[in-house]
Order: sequence, then C-alpha cells, then structure tokens
Amino acid sequence: MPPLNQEQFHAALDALRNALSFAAPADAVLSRYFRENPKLGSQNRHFIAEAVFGVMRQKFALDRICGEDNSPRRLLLAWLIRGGRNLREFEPIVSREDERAFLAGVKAFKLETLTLAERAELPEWVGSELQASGMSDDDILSLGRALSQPAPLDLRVNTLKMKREAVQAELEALGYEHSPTPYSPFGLRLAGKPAINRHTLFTEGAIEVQDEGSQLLGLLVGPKRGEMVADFCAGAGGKTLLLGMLMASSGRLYAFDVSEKRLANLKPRLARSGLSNVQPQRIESENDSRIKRLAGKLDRVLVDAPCSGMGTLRRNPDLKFRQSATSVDELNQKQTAILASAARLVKVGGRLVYATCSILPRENQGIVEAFLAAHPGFELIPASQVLKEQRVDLDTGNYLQLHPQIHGCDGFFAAVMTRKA
Ligand SMILES: C[S@@+](CC[C@H](N)C(=O)[O-])C[C@H]1O[C@@H](n2cnc3c(N)ncnc32)[C@H](O)[C@@H]1O
Repeated sequence: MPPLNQEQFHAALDALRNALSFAAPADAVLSRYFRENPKLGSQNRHFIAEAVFGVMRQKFALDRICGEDNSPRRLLLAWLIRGGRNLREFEPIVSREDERAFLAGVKAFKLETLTLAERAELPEWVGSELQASGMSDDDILSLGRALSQPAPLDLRVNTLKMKREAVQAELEALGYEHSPTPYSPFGLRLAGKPAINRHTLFTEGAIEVQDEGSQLLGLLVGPKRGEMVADFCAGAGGKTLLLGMLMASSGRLYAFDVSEKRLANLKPRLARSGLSNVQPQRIESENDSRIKRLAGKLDRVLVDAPCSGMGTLRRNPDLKFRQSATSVDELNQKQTAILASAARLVKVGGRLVYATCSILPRENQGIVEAFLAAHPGFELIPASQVLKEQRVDLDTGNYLQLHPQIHGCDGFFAAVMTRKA
C-alpha cells in the first residue's frame, strides 16, 4: 500500500463529502470531481475512487464503529485503518491526540457486536426481508459480503461483428487479463478496470459492457430471426442490443421506454452495433396507445422492470442509502402495472420474460406469482429448461436467480412465461 499523504487524503475527503450528500450517484459524483480537478494524477484518482467506493461499501459497519461522530473524515480514517494500515502511517494526516485514540479504538473494534445486516453491509430492512423469505443468516452474510466487493468488468461480444475468440486474441495482444464468462457463450470477464471504451473493439461495436446475468437474460428471451419482439423497458438499450444480435438484425425489435433521455443514450450504441432491426419508441406510460395497437401480435416481450437495483451493489453501493422499504412499495406497484400491460402484447404461444437486478423476493417471484394468479392465460416455463435448450449449463430452478457469491455476476432474477390462451 502506498504511504498516506495529506494532499491525497484531503482530495478523497472532499469527494467523499460530496458523495455522502447522496444528491447524485457515487460514480457521477466522482466523474464530476475528476472533471473539476483535472490536475489530479492517476495514482491520486485511483486512491480517491477506492476511498469513496470503499467507504460506501462498508458504511453500515463503519457508522457503528465510529459511533456518534460518523463525519466523513472519521469514516475515511476508520476505512483506512480497518483496511490494514498501522497507526504510524497516519502521522502525515493525524496530529490530534483524540484522533489517535479514535484510530486505536477503531482498530480494536470487534465486528461480532454488529447486527447481521450490518455485518452483511445491507440495510436492516433488506436483511429482515431476506430473513423473512427463509434465507439463512449464513447465506445473507455471504450474499451481502459478495455484494460489497468490487465487480469485474464483463463484456458481451457482438457476434454479428466478431467471434469471441477473435476478441480474446485482441485482448491478449493488449495485455488485458481476461477469461470467457462461465455461462454466457458470448461473454468475457476482464480483471481490473481497463478503459476499454477507448479501444476500437468498443468504438466499432464488436463489444459492449454487460454483466453476465444480463447476457443470460437474452438467452431466456431466445428471440429468433424474423420475429416481432419488444424490449418493454429498454432504457439505454443494453438488453435491446443483445436481443437484436440474437435476431441477427432481422424481424422487428421495439425498444420502448418512458424516458426520452435513456432512449437517447441507446442511439450511439445502436449505431456502433450495426443493427438495423431496432425501433426505439418513447411511450407516455405502460398504457400508451402505441402499445394497445400491438396487442396480441408479438412473439416475445421482455420486461426488464424498474427495480431497487439491490443486486448491483457491487457497482452502485450508494443504492443501499437511496432505496427504502417504502420506495420498494412504490416500485412493486409499477412492476405489477408494467408486467400486466406488457403481457397484452404477447401473442398466443408467445413468450413473456420478467426480470430485475434485485435480490428482494417481493420484486421478483412476488410479482410473478401474483401476475400468474391474475392471468390464467399465462404459465411459467422453468428457466432451467430454457437454459438447457440454449445449451447453458446452469440450473437455478424455475426462476433464473443469480447471486454474486455463487455465480460471480450481479444479483439477478428472471422468470419465463408463455401465453397459452
Ligand atoms: C432496469 S431499467 C432498464 C435497463 C435496460 N433494459 C438495459 O438493459 O439497459 C428500467 C427501465 O424502465 C423504464 N420505465 C419506467 N417506467 C416505465 C414504464 N411505465 N413503461 C416502460 N418503461 C418504464 C425506466 O425508464 C428504465 O429505463
């Protein structure tokens, strides 16, 4: 570990203060901080990013460890000393006796005194919901701890432009450490965080950044050439691009979303991808008249629903502090309404897939079970069966349920349904 210095510490503290106001997501706060401080060297930037994300990831435990004074400075000091530094290393930044005593106290703190949720680095309400769903304390701990680790960088190869092996050869030549993803046939996992978006592989559309869980979702939707498909909550189009690729740029793929801004972010990605079968359309709501016109006509509909994002804490640790049991109540209402509306598009014999990047049962099977009870024309197809048909060796039962401590990707959920009448 490089020695601590004042300049670095104070810069990290500045950025951390901004991030802890939760006015914007932590990665946006950092990008702005780096833009406003262009003279920071790469080592300093690295330290600042590690510190901001590190404190966010461990903030529940750090808050308890710090006690009454959990100011950004104290949190940062506590994070540094819990990270394995010794007291002497703090001489350049700590001169007051009370802070030295604080550091010694933090070092000696016994983690066993924390609650289960604090040890798992999850909000209490998340811990309680997981416990109520029957998850064991050990499983909650290992899930929470895995969600508190930094995520690797997963890429999806756009096989319409290049084969996975050819991309691997280029990455090899660049000296990037990588391996094929364990389950997705078009995924690659990179160690570290190389600036891959500056490389021609990215700018020319041969790769996209996409977590492996999302890649598997495309296989669950399983669109075929020439089909009529809708990505109902397309956002910036991560899944749309994948579905378009699986359709070999044929048929018609509607990319709906209520957010103009998100759909605008799809445009450059679409241009890079080379796809010509995608129709982005902003809708007013899930009941937009354009939706009604397509009722009963589509082969496949994906609902990648707005959710708490609790499965993506490795990348967005600040979501722990932005979401609450009440915000999930509101999301539940949206999820129910969107799924019911999107279902109307599916033709008899067609497929409906509901997905979230959440680990909370009430955003996942809770929504699907209620939908199936209210819509007897639909039935569940076991996700394990669909994955087997797609030659993916992964069986998580009726639903696709991915957890970082088991599968190495973000927390993720998907259910596949078919319309029989
Ligand atoms: C989980 S994100 C989708 C991410 C996207 N599928 C991707 O792969 O990048 C959920 C999206 O649902 C959109 N959304 C929210 N309410 C909606 C509604 N009523 N109808 C359609 N989309 C909606 C949000 O704007 C957001 O882009």
